[in-house]
Amino acid sequence: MRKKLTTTIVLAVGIFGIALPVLAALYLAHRQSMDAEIRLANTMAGEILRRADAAGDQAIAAYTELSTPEDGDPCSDARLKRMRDVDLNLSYVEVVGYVDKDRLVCSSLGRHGEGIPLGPVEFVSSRGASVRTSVDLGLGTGEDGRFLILQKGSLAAALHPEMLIDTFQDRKDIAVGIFGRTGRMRLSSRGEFETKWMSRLGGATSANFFDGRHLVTLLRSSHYDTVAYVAVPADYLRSRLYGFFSVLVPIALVLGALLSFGIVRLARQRASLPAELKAALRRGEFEMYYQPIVELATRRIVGFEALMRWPRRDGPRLRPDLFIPAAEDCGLITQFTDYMLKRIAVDAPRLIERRPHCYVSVNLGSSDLHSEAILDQLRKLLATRGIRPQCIVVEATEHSFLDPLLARPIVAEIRALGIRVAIDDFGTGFSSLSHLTTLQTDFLKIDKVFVETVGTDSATSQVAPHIIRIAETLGLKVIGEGVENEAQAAFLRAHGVEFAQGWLFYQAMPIDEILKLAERPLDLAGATPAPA
Ligand SMILES: Nc1nc2c(ncn2[C@@H]2O[C@H](COP(=O)(O)O[C@H]3[C@@H](O)[C@H](n4cnc5c(=O)[nH]c(N)nc54)O[C@@H]3COP(=O)(O)O)[C@@H](O)[C@H]2O)c(=O)[nH]1
Repeated sequence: MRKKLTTTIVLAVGIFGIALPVLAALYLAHRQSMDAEIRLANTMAGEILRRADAAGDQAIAAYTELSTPEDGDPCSDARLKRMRDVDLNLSYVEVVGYVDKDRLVCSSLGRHGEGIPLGPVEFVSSRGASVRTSVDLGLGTGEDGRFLILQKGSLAAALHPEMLIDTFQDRKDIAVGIFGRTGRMRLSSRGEFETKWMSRLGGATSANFFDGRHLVTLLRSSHYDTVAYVAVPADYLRSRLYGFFSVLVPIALVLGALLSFGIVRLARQRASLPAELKAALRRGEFEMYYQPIVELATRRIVGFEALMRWPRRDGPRLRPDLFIPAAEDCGLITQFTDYMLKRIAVDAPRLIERRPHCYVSVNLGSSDLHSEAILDQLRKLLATRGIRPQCIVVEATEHSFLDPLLARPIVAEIRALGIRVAIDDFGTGFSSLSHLTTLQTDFLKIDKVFVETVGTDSATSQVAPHIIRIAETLGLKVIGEGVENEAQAAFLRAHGVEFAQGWLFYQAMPIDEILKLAERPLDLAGATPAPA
């Protein structure tokens, strides 16, 4: 059943591990291709608008230049010459001329006899220009010889409509154009156009939307009542999307596979950890290290904390704060404690022989302190030659929840044996004020997270002094953990903390090294630098 569940979880992780990155890649590819096409469409619309605005400016310049006739005849030689000069100077204006009764009577091209019929005005722009969008002047130029005529008073400027849009020739399948908002008429266009696009802008200056077949961009002129549009066919989007897909999806597949492999491996490792721990216990792979605890005032060693290490045969080292909780979770902690106490029974007499006034502190987890079995184990330890009760301190550590009511009689019995008890990692995990009041203990260890911030601006920098005051009130001796520098040591000392432990003084060492250290004369012990 468990195997089936594990297989299902592994499968689900594998599928999700691959599906998620692929879905993310699809989304990213879609976003990227959309963004790229919108950028292209905006660039094109901007260029069309720039040309249309320039054409409008030139028409206005032509009206201004020609608004005062030299003499009474609007088609005199002097005036025709002036029309030609104006025409020559304006790149977008093809012809300028004089209009009478909807006929172009004369222009920069000369006199036109009866006049060229321009047809009716289609609409009047917001700036008062009468607009005709497609007039055949019979000149054989322009698109099909047709011109866009902007007339103000009796003056007309004729523009080649395609000059406004003959850009991006390599993208002919992208529909482009410009329309007047007032008349809702196209002034110039290339490719497909749908009238409904005109209403999509509303009051905005630009809009981008997908109409099912095109990605459409609309851009309004800030000078004239005109709007440029660009409609990119959906095929463009699709091919760009495939381009992004072909790059992103393989990357996502590789990442997904690596991720799934990592997760599955981790899950397998975790699943096999209990078995590994059991096997390592059987093989006696775990080693005990000892970290000295010093009196802050003299830096003399007063005790040694026993800390377990696992130099794994196969695989990387695992820290005790990972394998001890795992042992607690899978019900192996009693065996670990038993293993640790057996090692202490061997190591402690050798240490105490060299330092008779020192103690060895041992870590006990919540489940140890919930069961009377620990009392027999400790009695056995005390029966060892060379170990007196005052040589042992029990540190109540809480990787899992410690029930004060269950632990209270056990802790009381431990103390009745003459063994002192410390509350470890106070202020973190499950340890709380109620433990201090419910459990009768001797020491309180301030966790390193609070020691490392003392004297800094950190929010937790004020916690250590409070903990020290609580301990004082309850008559407990305080041990500062994780002291790494002189400033932290000085701070703790100034606040009345008697004992400390940390890399400033010593790191945890294997038994042979700690024995050598313990052999040194007492007054030199504190001066020994911490081993690397
Ligand atoms: N039930 C048992 N719990 C055990 C046993 N052995 C260890 N443990 C618990 O694991 C926790 C992690 O221990 P460890 O990785 O050994 O870390 C200890 C020190 O190495 C570390 N330390 C000491 N000085 C410093 C320092 O200056 N800076 C710094 N960053 N770390 C430092 O602190 C740990 C000692 O912590 P504590 O026990 O809280 O005094 C550890 O918390 C043990 O509870 C075991 O056999 N049984």
